[in-house]
Amino acid sequence: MAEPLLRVEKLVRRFGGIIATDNVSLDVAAGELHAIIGPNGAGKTTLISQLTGHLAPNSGSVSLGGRDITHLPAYRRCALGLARSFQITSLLFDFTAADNVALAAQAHAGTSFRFFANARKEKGLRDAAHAALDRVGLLHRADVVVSRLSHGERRELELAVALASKPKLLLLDEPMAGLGVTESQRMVKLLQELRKEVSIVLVEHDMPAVFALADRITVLVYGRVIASGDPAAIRGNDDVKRAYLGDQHVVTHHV
Ligand SMILES: Nc1ncnc2c1ncn2[C@@H]1O[C@H](COP(=O)(O)OP(=O)(O)OP(=O)(O)O)[C@@H](O)[C@H]1O
Repeated sequence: MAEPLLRVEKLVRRFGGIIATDNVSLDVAAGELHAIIGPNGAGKTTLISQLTGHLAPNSGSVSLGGRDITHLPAYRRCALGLARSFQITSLLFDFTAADNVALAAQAHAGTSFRFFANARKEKGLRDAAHAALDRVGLLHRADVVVSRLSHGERRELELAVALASKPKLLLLDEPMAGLGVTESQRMVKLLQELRKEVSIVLVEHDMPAVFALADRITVLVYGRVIASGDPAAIRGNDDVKRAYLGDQHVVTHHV
């Protein structure tokens, strides 16, 4: 079998008496969209933070493309092709959409020690920013300052910022959070396009979106993997129904 793009083995992370990640193992194949679901406090964000390198595990390992990255800092993982969609709070509100992406492209190109004013002028960075904005459908808003963008547009901009580092694997932590019905449908369509080019780990509470998008779903409860499989298997899994999905209306109205 081909080497998975991401392999997580027996990962453990404790906070005092709480085991937020309890012996978690999972694989993400190249080209896969792998969703991680679970109730509040199940340990999804803690897991993502250990994948990005923002949080160290107590034990276990993470490898990317066969390389052990467990002890690499976040910036080295980013250089190897791992990107997390930044939260809206990390966007620079007084800068334009294009400036925000150019800054991320500049950081990835390793020129972050130069003045940002150069990123605006440098054709290579501007072109890279425009290409990333185009991929998320925001090119027409390139010159609008972030404070004037809608919430949905800011979410799309976060994706463009993440794409600026040309990732192999994109980690998305609740991209639908706070979006209205129309905006989340747009986000699902956008992710359906992006997944053709980049592997994705998606943490999301919007079950219709998850079931419309995922190739595989891993279910966490109290830090533990209780099930992992394709959407049909997860929908039919009694443990998952009991622990999480319950009688949530799991339909696929996103098409
Ligand atoms: N920095 C921290 N210090 C102490 N406890 C923490 C810390 N971060 C997370 N926890 C605890 O670890 C557990 C998992 O939290 P985590 O935020 O990873 O869950 P989650 O599945 O992402 O939840 P949600 O769906 O609400 O975002 C929770 O019990 C939480 O209170």
